Amino acid sequence: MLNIKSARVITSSPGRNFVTLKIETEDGTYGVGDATLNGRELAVASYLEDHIVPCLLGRDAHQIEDIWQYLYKGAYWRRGPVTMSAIAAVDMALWDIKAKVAGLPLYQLLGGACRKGNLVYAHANGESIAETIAEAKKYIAQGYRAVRLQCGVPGLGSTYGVSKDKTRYEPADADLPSENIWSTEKYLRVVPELFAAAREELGWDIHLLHDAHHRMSPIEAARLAKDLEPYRLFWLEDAVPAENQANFRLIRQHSTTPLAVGEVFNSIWDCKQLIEEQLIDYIRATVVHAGGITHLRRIANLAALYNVRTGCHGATDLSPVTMAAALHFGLSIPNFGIQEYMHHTDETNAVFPHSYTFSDGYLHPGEKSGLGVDIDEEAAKDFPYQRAFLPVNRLEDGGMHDW
Ligand SMILES: O=C(O)C(=O)C[C@H](O)[C@H](O)CO
Ligand SMILES: [Mg+2]
Repeated sequence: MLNIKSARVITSSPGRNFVTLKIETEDGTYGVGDATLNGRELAVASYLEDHIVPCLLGRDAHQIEDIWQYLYKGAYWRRGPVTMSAIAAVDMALWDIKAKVAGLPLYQLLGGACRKGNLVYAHANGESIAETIAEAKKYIAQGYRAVRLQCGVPGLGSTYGVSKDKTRYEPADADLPSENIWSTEKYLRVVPELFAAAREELGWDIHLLHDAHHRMSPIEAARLAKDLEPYRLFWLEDAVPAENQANFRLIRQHSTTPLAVGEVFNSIWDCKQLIEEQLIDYIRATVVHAGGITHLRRIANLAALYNVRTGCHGATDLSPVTMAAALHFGLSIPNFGIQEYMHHTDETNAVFPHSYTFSDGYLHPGEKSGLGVDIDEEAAKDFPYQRAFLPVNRLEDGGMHDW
């Protein structure tokens, strides 16, 4: 029995907003968990502080599964990004504690390493096709084996995935949502040109990926997936909004381009049909938004039965705590596919010192016991929370569209 003595929520903004849970046990061991939900951070902070922390005190930190079930079933109101991110933070922190007590890096507790490291993909983007390809070349020169390509759409002022300042891409860019204008017709013209040029210039030894960010209808997505077939993408991500899982059937009927979806999913129920009907190739659900390691393992086990591999979300709005957890998880499962890797800012890295390292296209979680990531609470105090929203999208006629 290892009693939970305290649990605290730390909200900070070192380069961007993060919500972190720190759980301490009676013997002084502590664990950290990420609870960041981009643009809705304070809702999760309140869920934790007001509704979860009081129920944790005095419980046995070793009973990870039981605490997960208690928080999930016990709330009566199940699922949803706020609930599942809060439960995820508890779950991560408890796995961190268990592995620290065992004196092992977490991946050893999860079954040990299945591979030498986690294959990652980087983000290359530019206003033009030429600029995007030039960015991709920089990543390839650094050893990356997989690169996501996003380029500006001629005629649109801004495009998802394309950074304005050419350094970092942070979509939550204002204290009220920015309004972007979107045209699927314009987008559909440029993407096949981007990948045709990329294969010409980058060759075939590099994995190429693309994120459509849930903006197409099923038939538009089917057309794009078909148009992209000659360029052999690693995946086409978030082709359509996925609340209706059957949407993916139409794309599948028309194309062999591999499909990935799931960064906005928060439970196994969001992807059950997609997996069981083999409508996707990669599931992007991640530790923080899908109920922690305990629940993501359930999703990955189901996926393994149907040849679906993982491709965890790893944008910078997921803190280094989530990245560390995802790397331990990915190293230990048989059906790992790829891990998204966007670099955090120096401020973020200073507040969250971590042991994971990049080498030769792979990330490895390191050998420190636990998750191998910490929060420097003193440093975090210099970066108070700043309200920030994700943008919204309108069509050219003013109608609301998916962002
Ligand atoms: O990284 C990706 O694939 C994304 O789509 C990033 C998301 O827009 C971002 O995480 C939203 O908070
Ligand atoms: Mg995405």
